[in-house]
Amino acid sequence: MSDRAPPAALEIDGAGHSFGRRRALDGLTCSIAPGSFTVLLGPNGAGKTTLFSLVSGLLPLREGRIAVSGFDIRRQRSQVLRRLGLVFQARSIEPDLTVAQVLRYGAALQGIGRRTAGERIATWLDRGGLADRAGDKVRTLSGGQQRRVEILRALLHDPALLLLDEASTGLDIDSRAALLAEVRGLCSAQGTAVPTAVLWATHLIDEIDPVTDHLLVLAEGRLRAAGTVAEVLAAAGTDDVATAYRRLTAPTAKAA
Ligand SMILES: Nc1ncnc2c1ncn2[C@@H]1O[C@H](COP(=O)(O)OP(=O)(O)OP(=O)(O)O)[C@@H](O)[C@H]1O
Repeated sequence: MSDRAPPAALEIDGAGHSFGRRRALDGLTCSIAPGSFTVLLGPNGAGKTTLFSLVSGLLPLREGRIAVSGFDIRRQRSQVLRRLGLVFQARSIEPDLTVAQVLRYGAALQGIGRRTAGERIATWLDRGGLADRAGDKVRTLSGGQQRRVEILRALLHDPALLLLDEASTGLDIDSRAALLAEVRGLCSAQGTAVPTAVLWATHLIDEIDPVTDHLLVLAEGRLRAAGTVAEVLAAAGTDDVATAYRRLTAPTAKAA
């Protein structure tokens, strides 16, 4: 039994969702390995946020199956939530709290005891380069630093899967690159039994690391390609990421 492969961090089988007559996600099947960094790439309206809302339970899953670390999101909701870290597009931290307060409340909501929380917060603040800002109010931080606080909060309970929806929105080009490098580094530095897999939703192709990342290319609610960057380029018949993105996300006749 012990040599059995660990379950996927995220397993999606035929997931779909409609808002009234609008089909937002259609027959999505894919899987994300533990500890991997996967870029969910797709233009506006592709269905990225809808997918995150289904995985996190903000929208009810009525079509298909989704499992996080082997736990079914419909039947094993609490096990799933314990293994999920979430950072949504809109800022979600109270500007008048201090960084330490934000993290302490986050830990409490995850049911982490005070002592363990204190240790983890100190470790993560250090890793996130924010140890000297612990006592500062969130409103005094830059946009990029506020985003890092949200990400650290989402990592406090060592989730198996961290979902980040357009986390770099509003950041300048250098801050975006720094944030991405940090998220990649923070997760690989964990040393936990189950390494955190990251699903990073974006419409920006320059956020892809062509060597290490996996890609899910989504358009009009459908998965258009999946795999390593090399595999996706091969599927698109080009060696240029921008060309591949344009080809793979081109509107179908129906939508054009
Ligand atoms: N609450 C809603 N009610 C109706 N339609 C919705 C709702 N939320 C999303 N949609 C539609 O579902 C489709 C997918 O939207 P979604 O927000 O998932 O895309 P996205 O890839 O996250 O886009 P963006 O990059 O612009 O955030 C779009 O056509 C959108 O208009």
